Amino acid sequence: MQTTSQQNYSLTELNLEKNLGSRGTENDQRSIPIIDLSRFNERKPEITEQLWYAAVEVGFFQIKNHSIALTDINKAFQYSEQFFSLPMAEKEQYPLKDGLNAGWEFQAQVRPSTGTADRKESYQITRPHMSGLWPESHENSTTIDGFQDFLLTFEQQCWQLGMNILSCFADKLGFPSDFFHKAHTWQAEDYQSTLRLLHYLPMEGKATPGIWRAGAHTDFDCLTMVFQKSGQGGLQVCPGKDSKNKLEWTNVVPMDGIITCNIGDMLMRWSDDQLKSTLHRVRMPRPDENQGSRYSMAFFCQANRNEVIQGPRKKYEAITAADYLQQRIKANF
Ligand SMILES: O=C(O)CCC(=O)C(=O)O
Ligand SMILES: [Fe+2]
Repeated sequence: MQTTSQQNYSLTELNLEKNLGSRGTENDQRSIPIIDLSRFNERKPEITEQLWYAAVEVGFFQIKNHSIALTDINKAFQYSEQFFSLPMAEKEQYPLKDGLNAGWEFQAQVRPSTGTADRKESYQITRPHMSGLWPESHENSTTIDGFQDFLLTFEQQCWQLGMNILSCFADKLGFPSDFFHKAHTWQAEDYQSTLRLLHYLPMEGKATPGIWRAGAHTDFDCLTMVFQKSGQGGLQVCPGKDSKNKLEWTNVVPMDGIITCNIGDMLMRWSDDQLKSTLHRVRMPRPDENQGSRYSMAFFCQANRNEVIQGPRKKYEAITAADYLQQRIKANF
């Protein structure tokens, strides 16, 4: 596997990440806005203003009273724990497919910012590429009852919520309201939005410098929604505006039912940089914190492969979503 110094990244977003390492200080005075999405259709103009302000001025935001029930989030976490507790030999039957965000990986993601593998395993669901990857699908393997059906329903709930948020950004960018919805069409064969279940490994002894649960990065996609569990923190964000001058990381304390959202590089490009993708990372627990496993889930709204990404002001050359993502995945695995 290549490390940072051997690679020559062609996209400017990657050059930003490449030199980050683990630099910066912590700033817990900064608050991350929590936006209330209740009565979404009725309150859409007000919600749109709040989302735009949070995305442009702060770079990260959280949402509450969204459409996904806490019981569903908890059930998805239960399935995730069941999957990751399968024996290694079984999980190896579901390997990450080359160049696609589908399947299981174990400590395979090397971030350009650190050059070391994240201390985690993940299982990614990208619907069109799941053949052979569901735990039910092999003879002699452990069946996890209801895993596939439930997680596919959960995936669709996440997608719907993501599309609602993106429709607010479309309005502000001067695109038709359903612009991003069409670009992420759920039924299409070239769909590539991803639900990712994450398991960060328990601590073994003291933290090693340079090793992260997830090294600093921005996401590749348009919009990411992260689910954390109470008592299993570690996510830190460095809002886009700040990162230009100084790196100041703020802990995102997990709260049940609250989803943390960030803009990814794809939407930054699609908005001609009006919306900033935000640096984030997952740190190792401190000695006084829970030393056990950390589970989280992320839904990545990634435009369908054949969509052409170009902002209203044409600041960057047009690129298909497939080509764009390919360059980013190559740099990370
Ligand atoms: O686990 C988390 O809290 C964040 C995960 C993340 O940033 C990612 O998978 O891109
Ligand atoms: Fe991320």
